Amino acid sequence: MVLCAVRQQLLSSSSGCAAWTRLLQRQSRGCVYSSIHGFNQEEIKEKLQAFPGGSIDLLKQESGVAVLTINNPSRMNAFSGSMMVDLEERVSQLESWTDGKGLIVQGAAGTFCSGSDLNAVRAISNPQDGMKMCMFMQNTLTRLLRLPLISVALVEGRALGGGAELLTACDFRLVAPGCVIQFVHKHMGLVPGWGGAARLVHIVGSCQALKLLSGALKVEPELGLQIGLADGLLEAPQVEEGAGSLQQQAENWLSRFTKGPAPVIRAVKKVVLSGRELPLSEALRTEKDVFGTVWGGPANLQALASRSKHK
Ligand SMILES: CCCC(=O)SCCNC(=O)CCNC(=O)[C@H](O)C(C)(C)COP(=O)(O)OP(=O)(O)OC[C@H]1O[C@@H](n2cnc3c(N)ncnc32)[C@H](O)[C@@H]1OP(=O)(O)O
Repeated sequence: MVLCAVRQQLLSSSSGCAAWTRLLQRQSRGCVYSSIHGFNQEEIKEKLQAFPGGSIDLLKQESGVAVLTINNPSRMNAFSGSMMVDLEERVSQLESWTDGKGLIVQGAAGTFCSGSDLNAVRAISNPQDGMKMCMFMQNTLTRLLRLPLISVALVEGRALGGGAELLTACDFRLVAPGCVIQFVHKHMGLVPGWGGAARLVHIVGSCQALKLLSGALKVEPELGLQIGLADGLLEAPQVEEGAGSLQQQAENWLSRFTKGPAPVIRAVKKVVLSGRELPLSEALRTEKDVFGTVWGGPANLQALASRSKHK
């Protein structure tokens, strides 16, 4: 059933019929947990809204690259309950952004994210509420990773606990000088619960993941690059905004992967996603279906007409 939902999500944005697309998107929402797992999204949203503070800001740019900003600087961009709800809503907006190609996830004011807001954590420390928050965040971060956009986390300052988990829900990670990624969960008497452990194993392998989690190791840029948690090192920014800023450097880095027509870039992400998540025969069938959406399409016909050479 879960695999079915993944496949439907992969295909949904290429369907010509808007109603069918909406239906598929609705089905795929919360594809890890739904009512059959005792998960009631509206109930948990209401509970989370009782812990306000900060925001998750989304800027969709004409270039097809959106910027998602974790914004709660007075708490080092910790996730309040209302920010968890905000994030789910921003992911929904990105799911229906059919012109999108890329996404940058960053923190406000020079740091990435210090994890869950510890005030909210203390208030919902009973197991039932903890489970609900965990399922809610797993659903949201799974949907974030499955967006048909090429996503990159721009990691500056600290990425702790849930903040470290968040950056594993992007396709790539770019690190700024001096940043620290740390799965501090062990020090909190916890393990990751937002899907960060499962994704970390996929990114760095089980040996390195075990070291990072059991040692609560501080990952600085050099170690991040060495173990494959980081995909690139940014230069110290000359200015806060504009040319030379970290965001501009991240956009430049991403541009080589998002260059080209949106349907082709989105199709690339879909076939990689299906290869990553589905059993081989299912992934092959999905690849065939996605191939069918670009074969004979405008970009394909234009390339054939221009008799392009790949020197
Ligand atoms: C499944 C999810 C698991 C989780 O995410 S559990 C949460 C894991 N995160 C943490 O434990 C982070 C705890 N915070 C820290 O270690 C330090 O604050 C940190 C981030 C290294 C920054 O240290 P400093 O630069 O010295 O700054 P500071 O401590 O004075 O912090 C500035 C203000 O931010 C607040 N803050 C930082 N992280 C927070 C958090 N996660 N929840 C709630 N508030 C948080 C901190 O309390 C301080 O506030 P205030 O100025 O004292 O009012």
